Amino acid sequence: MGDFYQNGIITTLHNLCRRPVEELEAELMSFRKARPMSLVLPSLYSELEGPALKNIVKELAKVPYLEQIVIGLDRADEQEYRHALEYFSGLPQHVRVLWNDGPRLRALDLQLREQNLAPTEMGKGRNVWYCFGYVLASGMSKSVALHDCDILTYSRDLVARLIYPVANPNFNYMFCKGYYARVADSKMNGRVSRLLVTPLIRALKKVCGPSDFLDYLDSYRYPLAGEFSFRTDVINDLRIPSDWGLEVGVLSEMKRNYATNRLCQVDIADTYDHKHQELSPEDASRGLSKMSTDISKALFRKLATNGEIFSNEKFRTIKAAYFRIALDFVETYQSDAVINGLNFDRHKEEKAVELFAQNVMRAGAYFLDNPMDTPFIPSWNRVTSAIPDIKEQLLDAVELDNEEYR
Ligand SMILES: O=C(O)[C@H](O)COP(=O)(O)O
Repeated sequence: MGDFYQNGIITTLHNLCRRPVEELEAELMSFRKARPMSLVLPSLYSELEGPALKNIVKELAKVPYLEQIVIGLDRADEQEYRHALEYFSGLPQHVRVLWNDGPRLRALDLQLREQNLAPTEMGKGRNVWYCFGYVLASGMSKSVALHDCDILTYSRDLVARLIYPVANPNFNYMFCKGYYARVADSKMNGRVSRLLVTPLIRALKKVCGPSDFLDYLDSYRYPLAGEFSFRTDVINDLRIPSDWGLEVGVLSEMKRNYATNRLCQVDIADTYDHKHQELSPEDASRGLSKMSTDISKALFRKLATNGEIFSNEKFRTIKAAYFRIALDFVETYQSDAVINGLNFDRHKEEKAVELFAQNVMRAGAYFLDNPMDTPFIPSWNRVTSAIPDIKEQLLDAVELDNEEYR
């Protein structure tokens, strides 16, 4: 059941009494008129072949209150896009699949690229950005939820709890982040969140001094959760990074754009498991190694915009502080694992910390060497100002794709 602790910065909505999903859904049905709801699912074609998405679709087929489901499909050829349309066709909601690699959306991407407005990296950030553009263009919803397609422990409670805080017309929240305990197969997962993000935030507070931004970030129970929801207006002014800095980037944008009493987090699942990426100690361009580097860079960039001045020496100090704090956390997690009867591989945990420490330095060096590198995708406000009919073009392209290949 957990506790009802509030951190005093953003609101935490706990799961205090395991309300039946039907009750939540009945309420959500009554919110539909005031705040129609959409769900965005960034997906890789390969996920259509795995067990997680099959179950997600089965669960979503029972969800009565969603107006629209927008699926961003990456890495699919024509045959695979056709299959995707078929795959999602059983859903009762208004469903649109964005074929990001298809000729129409590629042509649109080229048009944006000519004006330096296109996402520069392939990946989830880009996929999500196009889906958000589509949600704006379709004008069908006032609140939106987003979650990954690799959740193995999915039930429809997750989406109900996730969207509720931004769908209830009596609530004033603009943004809501999901949280949960990533425990599966008798062990604690969430390696980057536990072993990099939290200790690095604490190290930055120690080295760079008090910071509202770092306190704010630290107040999220699972800052890397891929599940969040927001009011549709939020999209217009959102600048998101196209790399693994996406989650941290979205949290930073929310702090910049809204007062913290408009932001919240919600407990969305008792347990959570998903597809695990490899640590990839040998290849920094992959897996959790890349993720940890991108996230560290995103944090440094953000602190720099707040006036922090970085140098090689400072990064060395940050790394040292991070390393010590992270090792203390390993000890803490071990105790938590033991009292809960979970397995805990201390050697593996410390190996991850050693790799992340290296990547903190790597990210620091990169930051100093590349002052002009900003992996941000422009906000839809800016894109619309450069190409006023871009949203109509996106809407038409998606509509035609969905008709032609069905
Ligand atoms: O949230 C995280 O820390 C990363 O996505 C890695 O998660 P995992 O350890 O559960 O694979």
